[in-house]
Amino acid sequence: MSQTSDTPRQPVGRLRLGVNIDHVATVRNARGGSTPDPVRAARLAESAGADGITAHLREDRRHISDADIERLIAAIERPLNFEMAATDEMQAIALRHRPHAVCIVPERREERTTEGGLEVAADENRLAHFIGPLREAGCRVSIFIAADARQIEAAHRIGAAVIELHTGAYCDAHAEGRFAERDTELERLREMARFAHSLGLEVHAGHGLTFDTVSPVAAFPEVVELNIGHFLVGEAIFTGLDAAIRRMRALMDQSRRDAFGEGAA
Ligand SMILES: CC(=O)[C@@H](O)[C@H](O)COP(=O)(O)O
Ligand SMILES: NCC(=O)COP(=O)(O)O
Repeated sequence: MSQTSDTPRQPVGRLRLGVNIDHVATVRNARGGSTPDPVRAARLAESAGADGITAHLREDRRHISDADIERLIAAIERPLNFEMAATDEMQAIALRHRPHAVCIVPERREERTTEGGLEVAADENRLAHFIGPLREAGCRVSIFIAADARQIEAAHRIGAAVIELHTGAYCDAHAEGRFAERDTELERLREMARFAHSLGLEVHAGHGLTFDTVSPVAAFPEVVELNIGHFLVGEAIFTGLDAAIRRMRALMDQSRRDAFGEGAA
């Protein structure tokens, strides 16, 4: 049953933190060899308070490798959120491993990072067929998407359980001091989180989040999970990964408590 914006809210719960360990593999791959090991980072993230591990197996294998995915599945105790492009090759890999969650992301070979959300509205039929087997295999299918009502409606129509809102534009505007734009982006994220929730979608968010940008997003009542990686791995150079994750976790919990009271963290 789809909900309307007048539907009474459930009590707001603790926000889950998914730690993305791709960027550990980026450092490893810069030299070749086996260190630093993203699987070791994933185990450490779990002990520092991560509720799940996110890994993006890019088609060009620029960071995470097929072997990393095999090792992660064997080693981690928390759910794996497997990010991948909507290709036959990736679908076969996901169906072999059956991770807890599969997040479908757009990929462009020449991009430096995931620049935008998936174009769902223009590719609805193909994507509906594409995610069918993943759903049947028991994976929770998430769509990495811009804060755009048209794309959210399309994600809902194709049968996704979850959307993850791309927070990159908000974070970039903050980092570059474009504060009016940042606030506009934040407002867009807030409205679209509310809209997606009203359709019955589970709402996640991530990309580019930092200690400075996480709190307002953590205070959206509809958002139940944040996926964060690049900043944490960078911060780990200065303070260690354990401390970086614990601080991020504490900021998320504090934001939730400030907005909704003690029970929300
Ligand atoms: C989809 C997403 O936001 C993450 O997977 C992130 O993109 C990983 O980092 P790269 O973009 O550097 O692959
Ligand atoms: N899906 C977003 C993600 O996993 C983390 O993105 P980032 O913090 O590495 O930019």
